[in-house]
Amino acid sequence: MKCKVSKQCGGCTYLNMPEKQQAQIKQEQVEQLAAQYHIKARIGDVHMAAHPLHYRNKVIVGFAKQKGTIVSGLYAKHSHRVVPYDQCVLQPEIVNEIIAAITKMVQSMKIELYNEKTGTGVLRHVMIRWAHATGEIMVVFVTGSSMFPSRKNMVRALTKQFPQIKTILQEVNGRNTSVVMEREPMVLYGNGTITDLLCGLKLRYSATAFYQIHSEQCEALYDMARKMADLHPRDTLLDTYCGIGSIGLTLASSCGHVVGVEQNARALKDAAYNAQSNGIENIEFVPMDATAFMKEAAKYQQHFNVIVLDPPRAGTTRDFIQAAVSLKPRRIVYISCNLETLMRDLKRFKKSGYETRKIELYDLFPYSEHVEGICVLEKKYYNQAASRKKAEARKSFEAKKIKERKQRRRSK
Ligand SMILES: C[S@@+](CC[C@H](N)C(=O)[O-])C[C@H]1O[C@@H](n2cnc3c(N)ncnc32)[C@H](O)[C@@H]1O
Repeated sequence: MKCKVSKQCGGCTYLNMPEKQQAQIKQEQVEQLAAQYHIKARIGDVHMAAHPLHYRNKVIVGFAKQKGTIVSGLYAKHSHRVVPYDQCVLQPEIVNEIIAAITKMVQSMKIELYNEKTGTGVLRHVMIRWAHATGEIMVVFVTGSSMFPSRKNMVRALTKQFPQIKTILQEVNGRNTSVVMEREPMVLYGNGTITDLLCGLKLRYSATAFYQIHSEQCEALYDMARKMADLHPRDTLLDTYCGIGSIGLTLASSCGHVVGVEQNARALKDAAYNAQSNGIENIEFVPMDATAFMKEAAKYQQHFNVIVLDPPRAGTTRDFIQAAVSLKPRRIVYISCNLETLMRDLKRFKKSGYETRKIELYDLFPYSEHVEGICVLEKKYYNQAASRKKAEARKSFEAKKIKERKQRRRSK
């Protein structure tokens, strides 16, 4: 595959490598990490993507003036140098088209670019999110101050040219930081959210809410989460670092009750909306730091049969692990996009009595060096056969009860 700037931009380190070889390298790296942290679990083959190109559903570009012309592109690795490009094979075609159109409009509307050194100017970045199944698109302009001349013209021109754009927002970020979005942006057009279809659910999300980057692969990952959680109808599931609630909402039909915990209030608002719009009633959400919640839960010995955690790249905390273990869940399912912190945490879980049984890898980031891991942990020496027998006995007992109730109703 050809890309003139792949070496400078660093977004697709493995661009010229066959997919099987990419998978092999990723798997070997995870195996090495596991050995380094003394994690002896079985590591499955990397689940490769059926569609490894044009998958990135979120893209952030910067702008620069080069030889008098406005250009846009990703930043070179570890720098704020914009590497301009026309087409990126990892981005959906429509996203490439919108970025090109915005870049032209910035030039023709004479929108000043933000200068990081002086803190003057207007436009810093543009973020585009694309809902894979519905085609809905969100555009966020990140500006140095609330002043955004030509804002109305930009919104009008963009929505006229691209009816797929359902919402446009402006985030004001005048701080000296590499974090693109810290606060909740203001809505310029639409309702500030877009909606996708995932695992048979309609999921709405806002600009700052997390959403997995490769939607098709995300469905496969959640399917594995369901298998690994192995929920029983009366179980209570704790979904920590839950974002817009996607994992808990997907698994809610397999258990009795779900509690989701998340610190981004805006994402939780989406989670509550998603529960309601999908008619899911056995789920509640708690706006809290995950560790603080776990400590409270441990203090009051709240009971959760299965705990899911899907923390950001930094992984979770020692306190989270200690509290989670003290609740004695039957299973813990850990999802992570950073295998280094995952292994570190698995080692800590192991020391606290929970062993990793199995690790599965999903290529959510084809042509990059990243891979997503999902694993299941159980109490050391936990007798799986005995537990399965117990679960089967309980299921048949429940089925017998339902049958008896039906018979009683019929005979009345
Ligand atoms: C990798 S995302 C996973 C989101 C969700 N599970 C999903 O699959 O879409 C991590 C989430 O953890 C949230 N988060 C980060 N730090 C947190 C903390 N200390 N307590 C609770 N949530 C946190 C982020 O806002 C983000 O939504």
